[in-house]
Amino acid sequence: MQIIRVEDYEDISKKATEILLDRIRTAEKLVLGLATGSTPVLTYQYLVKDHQENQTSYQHVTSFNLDEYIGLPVEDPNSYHTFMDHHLFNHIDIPREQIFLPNGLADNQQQACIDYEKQIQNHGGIDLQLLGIGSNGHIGFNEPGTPFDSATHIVDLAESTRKANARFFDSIEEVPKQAITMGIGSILRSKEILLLVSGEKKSKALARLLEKQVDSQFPASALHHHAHVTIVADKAALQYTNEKSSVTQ
Ligand SMILES: O=P(O)(O)OC[C@H]1O[C@](O)(CO)[C@@H](O)[C@@H]1O
Repeated sequence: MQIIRVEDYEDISKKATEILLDRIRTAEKLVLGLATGSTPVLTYQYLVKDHQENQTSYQHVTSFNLDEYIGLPVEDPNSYHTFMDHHLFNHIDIPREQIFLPNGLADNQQQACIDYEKQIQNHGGIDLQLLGIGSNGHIGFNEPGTPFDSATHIVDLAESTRKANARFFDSIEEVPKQAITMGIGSILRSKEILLLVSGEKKSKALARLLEKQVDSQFPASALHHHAHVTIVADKAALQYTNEKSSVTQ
């Protein structure tokens, strides 16, 4: 696990953009795993800016998002479909048919999970997975207790997650109670993982992750089973961490 320590959120986003652009520009074909939440928003803005200024192309990129709420129409302002269109897809040249998000509106949700997993595999798996982390250690919507070998599945959202995400909705009652998410096993099958961690509110989760105790009650600790994980974190997020030796400045 490589840890890149930077000053603040802006620097996290610049570093993440640099890593993503390196892969996007050098690969002939690339499968990206993408995340929602607040953390990657500025990274997406920088990717859009780069596309406008340097015409970096996404014609050869396929993307799979980590998760989607169950029951929200695709066009709902809080659906992750809308989030991704708004922050990234509407502003770059990725072909629409190469964009995949879990289907939170399927009649047969179990089948939708199986289909999503198959689609990822049919595209040769994810080359680079972008991740954020929840305060309780969730990755994607994989809440504490999720088996590390889980594939795409339906999840009952933890109250703490619903509360944290209520900031995007008018009230907590409007936050869906379920979501469809890539599993921890799906995430671990990615060839490379890039985890972005910013701010004081993630500092305890990051400190716990860096204790290196693998525990299914702390989903992000599964990342210790992966050989190629890069964490980009700012000073505020790293405040409880004494791992100066493994930190790249
Ligand atoms: O970046 P944020 O908004 O702190 O969210 C962290 C994580 O929480 C989720 O948004 C789910 O609640 C993940 O998709 C994300 O990686």
